Amino acid sequence: MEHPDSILIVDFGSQVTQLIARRVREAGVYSEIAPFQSAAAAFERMQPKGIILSGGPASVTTENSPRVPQHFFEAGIPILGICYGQQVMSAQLGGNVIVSGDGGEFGSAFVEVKSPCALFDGLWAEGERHQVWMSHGDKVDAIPPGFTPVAVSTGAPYAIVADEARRFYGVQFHPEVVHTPDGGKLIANFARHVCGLSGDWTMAEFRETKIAEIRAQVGKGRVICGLSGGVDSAVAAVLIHEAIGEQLTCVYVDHGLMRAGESEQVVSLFRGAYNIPLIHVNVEELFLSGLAGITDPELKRKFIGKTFIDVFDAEAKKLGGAEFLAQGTLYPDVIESVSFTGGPSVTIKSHHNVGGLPERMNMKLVEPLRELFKDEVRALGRELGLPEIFVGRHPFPGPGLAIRIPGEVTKERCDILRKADAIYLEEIRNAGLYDTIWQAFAVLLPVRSVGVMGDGRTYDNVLALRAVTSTDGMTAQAFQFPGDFLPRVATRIINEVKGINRVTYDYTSKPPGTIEWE
Ligand SMILES: Nc1ncnc2c1ncn2[C@@H]1O[C@H](COP(=O)(O)OP(=O)(O)OP(=O)(O)O)[C@@H](O)[C@H]1O
Ligand SMILES: O=c1[nH]c(=O)c2[nH+]cn([C@@H]3O[C@H](COP(=O)(O)O)[C@@H](O)[C@H]3O)c2[nH]1
Ligand SMILES: NC(=O)CC[C@H](N)C(=O)O
Ligand SMILES: [Mg+2]
Repeated sequence: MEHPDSILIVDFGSQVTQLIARRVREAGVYSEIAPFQSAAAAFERMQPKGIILSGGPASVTTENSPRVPQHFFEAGIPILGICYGQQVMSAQLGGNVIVSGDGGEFGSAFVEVKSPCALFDGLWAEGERHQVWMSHGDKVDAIPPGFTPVAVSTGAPYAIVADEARRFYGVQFHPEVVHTPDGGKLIANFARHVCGLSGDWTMAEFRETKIAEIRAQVGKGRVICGLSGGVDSAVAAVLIHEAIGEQLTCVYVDHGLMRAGESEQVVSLFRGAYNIPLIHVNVEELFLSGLAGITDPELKRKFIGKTFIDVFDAEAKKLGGAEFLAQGTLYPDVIESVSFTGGPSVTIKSHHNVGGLPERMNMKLVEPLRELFKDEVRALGRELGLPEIFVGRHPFPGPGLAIRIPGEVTKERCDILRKADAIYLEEIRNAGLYDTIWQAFAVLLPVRSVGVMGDGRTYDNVLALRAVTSTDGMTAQAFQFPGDFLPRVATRIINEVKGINRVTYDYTSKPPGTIEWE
């Protein structure tokens, strides 16, 4: 069943298109993203009550740059164009776009409200200045007939434009990012006030929609689900089980790159909580021998991604074949690996479950969480009644300790890191800090340093500790520990873990760093 009250988001390849969808979901409105190439078909199917045009890397001024299907402008429904979306709408409706002579605006800016507008009704008033976030090199220099400028910024005379009669709005800035403090409210105002939608869409409905989709995709087929003990795969498994029951078998892969005691804990926790068949495979030797000699982070990720699939294939065969592989893939895994829509976004790192997958796969993927962000998955997990011990767990990457050992991965180095990591996490739990930190872990550096212990010289490994706060893993800040915490942990690790004689703390935020070191 198509959703009666929906918004169609047309994707022009922005890195943050999914954030638009997220803001619309937060407003309690159902939305779908369609790449501009297939937007017309999505429109036909969805019969949306409003349209949002995303930003994108292209320039409207170049020949063959992406366009909106022209009939969208004759459908009589509200349209909000964001950045590229505003530019392309202006160009198609008789305005003009130029490359900014001054190179554009990037980062924080202020808009000044000139006249009232339904887009910010009840939110912003005339004469006020509001912070927004800009990222553009082009700008609209003539607005189409019917439009008026309702807010300006220093670099963009048409920071917000509106054609109230047709309910078309264009913003040069990005309301979907957190750096536009009122952005979420603007998008909610568009979805509810301008489009007239009720805002009663919930995670409970998301659950129902996904269950129907899973049933339609899988039919009577057999599914195996990679279960890691992390929240994403636990939520995916429980959701899929609700959809197809006994057609599902979970597979936990112990690749020898897990944390201390993790395998036993995950398997017993899951078996204790759910009556879903779970196979525990031990393939440490396969992974460690294959990783021998590999030092490049991308090569490690590709090897791990492919070997995971080999293991899933082998397990599927033992079960008499499976047509589908389910994974708890989330949106950040996707956007960092490749563009969601096949558009021109940049690869940051190949997450093992997306960019690290082999080119040819025997099984088709079932990934019901592919559009969500971590905190939304947690909300869905709570909706599904998952125990808090799964829902609240820090994320742990599929490639595990392999990407926390820059340089070559060996069993000996894994063992050293496992011990240090366990002490760090134990201290974090004892200090009552686990739930305020988004993710914490140790990294074993390929660096040795000189120390003095018991009057003797040591020449041993350096360990870096990392802890970050975040909401969705897309951006992160280093966690500020209380004064005596880090010295205490450093002392314990150096005293208790043979092979480490120096401990450092990583203060890098994301961006410019990433959370993991590789
Ligand atoms: N050891 C493993 N065994 C089986 N499947 C795995 C394993 N590690 C990762 N996966 C698969 O890869 C997917 C992506 O891993 P990822 O770490 O992003 O998610 P997660 O482990 O489910 O949750 P979290 O991000 O909280 O750790 C998982 O959802 C799961 O399907
Ligand atoms: O399952 C995964 N497979 C991967 O290949 C992978 N790489 C990074 N991560 C996790 O993703 C989040 C963002 O990490 P980065 O800032 O390092 O990209 C953090 O939570 C990382 O731990 C991965 N998870
Ligand atoms: N963020 C965007 O949508 C950018 C639009 C266009 N590429 C510009 O630079 O102006
Ligand atoms: Mg994980």
